[in-house]
This record gives sequence, structure tokens and C-alpha cells, in this order.
Amino acid sequence: MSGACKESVIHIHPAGPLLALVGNPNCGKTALFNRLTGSRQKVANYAGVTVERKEGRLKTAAGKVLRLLDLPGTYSLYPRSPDERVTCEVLAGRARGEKRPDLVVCVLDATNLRRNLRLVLAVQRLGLPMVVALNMADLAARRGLQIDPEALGRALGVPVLRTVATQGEGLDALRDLLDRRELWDLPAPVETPADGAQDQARVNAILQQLGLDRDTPELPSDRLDRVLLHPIVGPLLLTLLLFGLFQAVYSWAEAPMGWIEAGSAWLGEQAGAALQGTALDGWPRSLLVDGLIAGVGGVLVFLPQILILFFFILLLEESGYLPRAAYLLDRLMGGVGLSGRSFIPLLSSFACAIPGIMATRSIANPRDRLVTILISPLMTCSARLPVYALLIGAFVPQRELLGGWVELQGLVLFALYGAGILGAMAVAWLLKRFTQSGRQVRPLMMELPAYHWPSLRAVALGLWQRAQIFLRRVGGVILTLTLLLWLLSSFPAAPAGATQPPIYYSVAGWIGRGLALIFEPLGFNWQISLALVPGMAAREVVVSALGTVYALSAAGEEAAQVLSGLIAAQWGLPTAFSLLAWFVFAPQCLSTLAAVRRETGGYKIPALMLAYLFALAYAAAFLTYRISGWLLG
Ligand SMILES: Nc1nc2c(ncn2[C@@H]2O[C@H](COP(=O)(O)OP(=O)(O)OP(=O)(O)O)[C@@H](O)[C@H]2O)c(=O)[nH]1
Ligand SMILES: [Mg+2]
Repeated sequence: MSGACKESVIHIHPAGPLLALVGNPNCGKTALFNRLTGSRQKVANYAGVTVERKEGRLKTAAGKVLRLLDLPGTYSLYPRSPDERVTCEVLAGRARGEKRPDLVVCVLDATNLRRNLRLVLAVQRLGLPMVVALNMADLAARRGLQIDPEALGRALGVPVLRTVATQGEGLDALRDLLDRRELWDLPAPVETPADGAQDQARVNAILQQLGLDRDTPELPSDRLDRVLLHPIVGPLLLTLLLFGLFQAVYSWAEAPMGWIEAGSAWLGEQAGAALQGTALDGWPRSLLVDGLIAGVGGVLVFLPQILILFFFILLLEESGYLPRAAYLLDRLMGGVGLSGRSFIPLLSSFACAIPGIMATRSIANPRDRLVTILISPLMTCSARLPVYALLIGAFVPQRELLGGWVELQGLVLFALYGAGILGAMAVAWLLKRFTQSGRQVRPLMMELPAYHWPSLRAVALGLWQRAQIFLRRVGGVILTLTLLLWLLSSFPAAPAGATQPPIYYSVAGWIGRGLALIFEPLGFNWQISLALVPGMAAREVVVSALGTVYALSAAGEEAAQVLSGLIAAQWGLPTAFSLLAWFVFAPQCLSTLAAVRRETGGYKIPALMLAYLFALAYAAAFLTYRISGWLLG
């Protein structure tokens, strides 16, 4: 999933005026950016979604092309966290490979002018040409706030436009405005002294002048929060919600998974039958049937589960519930030396650890940020879902508990995710014990946005992007590695009079048996040991690799079985449990380690991460294997 999460490479374009979107977190900068440039950067209803600068192109009404930067939100020009620093450096003209913007589009959340206007005043003092987008104008109107853009513009001395980024309202006016020459002229220096307290006084005066200085009435969001943030009801609902999520991943996916499974089985049979007895019978047939169709089909089958997981994540992100969950978990996280701040990066890691690691840029405290980075791989990323689902499908019976309310397989999946979380908390707790600053108590300062109904379009778009990422992985890295593995598993061919299946004599067979010496204490046979290797590049490959290896190891009618049936017949339960335990803790794919290196600026932390995760996984799998063998034996 790294494609979407890599640091954007920003080239130096000496020509072309540069615009920058600046504003408080969650005021709608990225929504505006997407509309203006046709991009699809991530938009979500919490502070700290954008953590790096992104570039796009924007056309003015007269057809002039401008460069537009989307920046992380910031409360002031005194950065407190790495993401805020990105914005401040761009504004100061200190960002590497980027010139100082020629014009700033200051985005305001119209429902919270008291706080948002302070940043406008601070940016004004930088002496850059500026326009103000009075965004979320729809929400302000719904709350009965009558804001006159012209009056605000007069008070600030800059043009102010009313916008609704999500609907695209006001964007044509902005495009028109950008063609006006005088807009780009440097403003006269602003005389107010650089003092935050005086800024607040000026903001109050402006609000008074516009008749906006009354208290806001209680909002529906506040009423909802009285239930959702209730000290007892709140955590209960959160647990229920997460539990329901894993149930849904199982029960809703059942039918579509069946279709994909049947489809790829049918395709394999057809292809196999069509090539039988032809010139292509032999290795080309095996490549197609055992390598391609068995391998890739085995992974593709998990698309429905991944989409259901993301459907829930998208709903949570867009509704505004996430920061509430962070608030509810703040106490719990405090117990292990972290704060609720770490919650959103950790939750993002359920999709993929890379965006999770990027999201830690919104954590101001360097120690907390580092600990959060270190434990993020323990959150179960979506690439691990296929591995869990395969093993659960093979070894956990489909059974309904509590009168049909709970599905056993969903429960086991919930427990596996839980094991990762518990492991992460244990590691954080240890780090708290052994570092000084971990024991300080830091209050949680986090903005709670108003709840929104997630827009159907945004959710559908998000799911479509996820499906694309997954399919691109299946068709790219997974397919390549699967074919490579097939190649290594097929050559050299078995000698005459061989007693074992041919794969045993192949290069892969040799590698697998070598690795099995290391993994034998965990109960892994050589097929599993072999499959773990390509799994370092992309976890799902473990599934396709097992598919290929077993398709090539099986003889006769066995080969026709689906993978889960094959491994259920060949592995003992302790081996399956041990492999699951391995997967809960084992180090992430290489791209995660690369992201950690980039974000921490060195090899020390990624090396530490690799070592501790390996040790943890080995110990956990070893204990699981021994204990379950003893219990079941
Ligand atoms: N009703 C309404 N919602 C909006 C508008 N603009 C943005 N939103 C919503 O506000 C939330 C925040 O939007 P983003 O574009 O992610 O905000 P941002 O300023 O980029 O946030 P950060 O990257 O965290 O600084 C999302 O849920 C958007 O759908 C608007 O004009 N009206
Ligand atoms: Mg943003």
C-alpha cells in the first residue's frame, strides 16, 4: 500500500507562480485542493490528515496554469509538531527544493472564526499576497451564523471569498480572482506587532464589528457527545463498534469470497483441461495453473474482506468519531506512557503501517512519536488479513455462538487483532519503564470536529481507491513474486527415479529446507519457511506462495482442493497457531522499514525495530507451538 503513502517528490520549478493553501487543521484545505487541481488526496474529518506538502496544478479562469501546494494544518506559525513545521518552513521559504509561495490562500473554517482568524493575522504579518477562503460556509449558515465576506474582507484588508469545498461552491470566483494583477502585488507592511495576545484582541474586535461575537448555541454534535463520550457508555459503544466490524468482515464477505473462489477454481480447471495434451502441456501449463491462477486467485479472494474493513475505517474517518475514540482511549494509553494523540496514527496502521508512521508527524512530543512509530507495525495491517483469513478458514470451524450473534471465525479474527494491540501496549509500557520522559503526564489537547454524515460519494471513491491499490499489488509485486517462486520451485527438475514431488529437488526446495532449520522449533515445515521469504516484500504473498508450493507438492486428486483444505489436512493445529502468532508480531515488509528510516532520519530505529520484532515473533511462535502442542497433545 506504499504507493499512496510515499513522500511526494517535489521538483524545483523555477517558473510559474506558486500558491499555498494555509489554515488550521480540518478546515477543508485538502477538499479545496482536490477540487481545484483534480487530485484525490486524503480528506477526513479530523485534525492532522495531511502531514506533508502535496503539489497540484490549477487553472485560472483565463487559463493560466499555477502551481498549488496543499499543506498540513497549523494553529500558529510557531510549529509544535513535525507536520506543522512543514507548513511553517514553506511559508518562511526554507523548505528544501521549494521557493517561497507567491500567494497564500488562507482557508478559514467559518464555524470557528475566533480561532481561525488568529492564523490569518499571523500569516498577514509575513507580508505575502493573500486571499481568504471562508470555507464551510454551508455549516456556518446552518448554524445561523451570518457572515458577510465583504465586511470581513474590509476588516482584514484582503479579498475574502465564500466557499463550500465539498460542493465546489465559490471556486469559480476564486479562479476569477487569481487573474487579477493587483492581487499578486506585495501588500503594504502590516503594522501590528508580532504578539499573539494582541492578535486575539484584534480578532475579538473584528468579530464584534461583524456582529459575530455571541456564544454559539449547543450543537447536535454536543448532544451526541454526551452519550458517545460518556465515561461508561462511551467505551462500551466503542468496543461494540470494533467488535461489530470484525463480525462484518466475516459475515458480509462470505458470499463474494465464494464467487471469487469458484471463479478462479473454474478458470484453473478450464485452463488446465484446455492445455492438457497440447504442446503446452508440461511446464507452461503448470506455470499458468499452479503458478498464476492458484497463486493470484488465492490472494484475490480476500478483496471483499479488505473492502469491508476499509468501508468501516472510511466511515469512522469521515464521521468525526476518530478523535472521540482517541479521547476515550487517552486514559488507557496514558497507562502505557502514551497519549490519545497516538491513537489515530495507530488506527491508520490497520490499513498499512506506512501511512500510520507518516501520521505520527502530528504528535508534538518526540518521545511519544518515536514510541508510536516503534509499535505501529504491531497493528494488524490489511496485508495480513489474507494470511489470518486463510488460516482461520482452514482451522477454525464455522460456528455460531450466543444464538447466532457471534461467529466463531470473526471472534478469532478479533482476538488476533487484539493480540497485536496488547503486544504493542506491552512494548510501550516497557519503554515507559525504561525511559525517563515516558513517565510524565501530558494532557491531551485535541480538536473534536462536528460530526458529519459521511458522503456516499467520498466513501465509494475511497473504496475504489483501496480496490485499485490492492489489485495493483496483486497484479504487480504479488504476481511477480509468485511467478519467481514458481520458477524456483520448478527447476531444476526432479532426477530420474525420484520418490518425492519435484519441488523437493528444486532450488526452492533447497532454500526451504535450509530455512526450516531455523524455523523448525516453531513447528514450521519447509513449505512454510519458504513462503515466509517473499512475504517480507508483501505479506499477502505468503498466501499465494503457499498456494503455489502446495499445488506443486500435492499429488493427484489432492491438487484440486482449495488451499485451506490442503493445509488443514497437512498441518497440525499447533503449527497453525504458531504461524498465526508469528504473523501477529513478525517484522513488517521492507517498505515499512524504509519509511521508518525516512521519518527518523537514520538506520538506528529501523534496525532496532527489525531486531525486536523478530525476537518477539520468534518467542511468541515458539511458546504458542510448545504450549498448544502440550495442551492438545
Ligand atoms: N460541510 C462541509 N464540509 C467540508 C467543507 N470542506 C471540507 N469539509 C469536510 O471537512 C473535513 C476536513 O476536510 P479536509 O479537506 O481533510 O481538511 P484539511 O484542512 O485538509 O485538514 P488537515 O489536513 O487535517 O489539516 C472533511 O470531512 C471534509 O469532507 C465544506 O465546505 N463544507
Ligand atoms: Mg488536509
